[in-house]
Amino acid sequence: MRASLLQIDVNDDESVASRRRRVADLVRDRAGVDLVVLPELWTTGAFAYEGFGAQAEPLDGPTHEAMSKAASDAGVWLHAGSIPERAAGGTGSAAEGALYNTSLVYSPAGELVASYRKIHRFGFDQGEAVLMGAGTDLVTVELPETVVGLATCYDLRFPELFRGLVDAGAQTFVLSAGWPERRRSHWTLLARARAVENQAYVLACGTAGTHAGVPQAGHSIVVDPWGEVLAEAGPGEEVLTVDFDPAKVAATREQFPALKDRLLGLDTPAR
Ligand SMILES: O=C(O)CCC(=O)C(=O)O
Repeated sequence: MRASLLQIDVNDDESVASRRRRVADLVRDRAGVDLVVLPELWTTGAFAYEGFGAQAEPLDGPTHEAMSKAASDAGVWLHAGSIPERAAGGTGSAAEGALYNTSLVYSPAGELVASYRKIHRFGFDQGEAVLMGAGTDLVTVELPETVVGLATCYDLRFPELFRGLVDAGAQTFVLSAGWPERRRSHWTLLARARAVENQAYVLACGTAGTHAGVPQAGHSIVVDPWGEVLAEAGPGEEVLTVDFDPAKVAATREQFPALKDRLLGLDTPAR
């Protein structure tokens, strides 16, 4: 399977509309790969809190339009990163107008097949943590070759979320992020830890550049189920393309069956 992680430079000088057009073209350029992954809140910037309300959009808003078309033009599965979602009334438990940090996944036909509202909001009672609502549902998506579990940025610090995704069948974690440079060592360490402890692939796509005064880590990373780094980006905007073998998840779980030795919190055995 071939995946491309688009590590987008998100800075304050480019308008959201211009970035949206630019990113759609970058997705279209990836025709031929199986899966394209974008970062967290690449329209506004993950730390541009003032923009969340102004740029928030419904699930059928302008980013959906652009990403649905880009996915079908390229004929790829597209994890379109996340948007500041303004909930329509009656969507699950959401109050009308509530904001969420919501990831979108498209099929090669451009159909929105899954959305995931970030569960762990970042900010310690400030920023995202007060502006956005918390998601409640784990989300997996069945691709032809692997079952993908979705997570967003700060979620990476919460191993129980990933274990829950494994119990739901996940073999590959796709995480979009806007991770700050200041804590880059945590990013790499935690991505490898989530891969090793769950014997799963981790595809983690962050942003480059500086927005709202916060330099971004870049260094998007792909880790295999044994914890080996298959590919890692540098600090700037970059397309990180990697080939990986989804069958290695089952093989690793078979050869080193640590997941079968779980004693706590086990509902269903991992695949
Ligand atoms: O956990 C971290 O260090 C970064 C998290 C973050 O920036 C986010 O979730 O937006």
